[in-house]
Amino acid sequence: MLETEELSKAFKGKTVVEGVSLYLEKGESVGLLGPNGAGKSTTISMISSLMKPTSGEVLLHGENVIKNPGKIRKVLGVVPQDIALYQELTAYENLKFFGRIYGLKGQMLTEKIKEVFSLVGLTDRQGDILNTFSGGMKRRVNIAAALLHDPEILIMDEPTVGIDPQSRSYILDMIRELNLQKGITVLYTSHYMEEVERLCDRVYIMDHGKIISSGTKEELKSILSGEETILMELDRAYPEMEKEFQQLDSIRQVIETEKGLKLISVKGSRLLSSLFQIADRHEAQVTNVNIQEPSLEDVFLHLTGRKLRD
Ligand SMILES: Nc1ncnc2c1ncn2[C@@H]1O[C@H](COP(=O)(O)OP(=O)(O)OP(=O)(O)O)[C@@H](O)[C@H]1O
Repeated sequence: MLETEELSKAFKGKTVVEGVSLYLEKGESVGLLGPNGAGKSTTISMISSLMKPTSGEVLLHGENVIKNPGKIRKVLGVVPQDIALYQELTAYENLKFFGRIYGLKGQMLTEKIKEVFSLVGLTDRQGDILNTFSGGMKRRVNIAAALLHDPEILIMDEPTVGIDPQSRSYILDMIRELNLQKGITVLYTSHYMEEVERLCDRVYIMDHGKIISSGTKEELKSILSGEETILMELDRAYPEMEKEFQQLDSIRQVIETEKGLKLISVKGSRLLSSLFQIADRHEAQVTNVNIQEPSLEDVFLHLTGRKLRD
């Protein structure tokens, strides 16, 4: 229903989005995953007609909407990264304001506000002044505002950044419900791969302004189907041991983590006994070992040689 063709954006001659082609089918939940600065916000600003592309097209049901943004604004609900609400007004007054911008009024507006507050779980708090809300609750009001005009597609720009884990979980469940129960198509940008794994059916991985890979989660993970991830927890860092691990043929990558090491290795290579022998030699205290299937984070690491976040 919505697609972009070779979308690009340059600021003062510097290209920050280059040749981005993506599509959304009705009812899908699609993730746009990439590190800070990858170009996700710029891409969705162009899709939602808030920014003009340098080149490329945005098509809604096959029709170019760059010159006719009214059409796309009608079907899109956009939740920006920054909270765009009036702090001195109540949550209800905020939604009334946004509803009027969408052309809603009277009974229709009252009913819509009631419905969206219930969807975001804030019915009890709608009469409270916004600056008494937590960051997570403000985010939920922001999402409610984007839902007022019954959008077919909800585009969200990292809606869980900077909020507490409980609100984050609430928001993720809520978005999944909007997608599955209400059939709203979702485009969700994030640099948290766990969120995208939990929420999205299909994923575009973006880095340095370009889509570097795309597919269903399973398709992306199959890039690493011949590999597995070994998580080795240690009591402290052992740089010499790490170097030795790196030299093993069946080890593709060694990454330091908070608790120890993450080793990407060839699947089924009887590696563990060698690892333990090396650890013994370095008198390293291995406190836990865990073998995992690859995650989207590992796919990103494999494609770029870098972690999604520092
Ligand atoms: N108005 C602008 N003028 C100049 N450069 C810009 C502008 N907007 C964005 N950029 C640059 O474009 C690049 C992509 O930024 P963008 O915000 O799209 O990335 P992002 O993937 O959404 O990252 P984040 O998660 O940090 O928002 C960055 O290097 C940013 O500095």
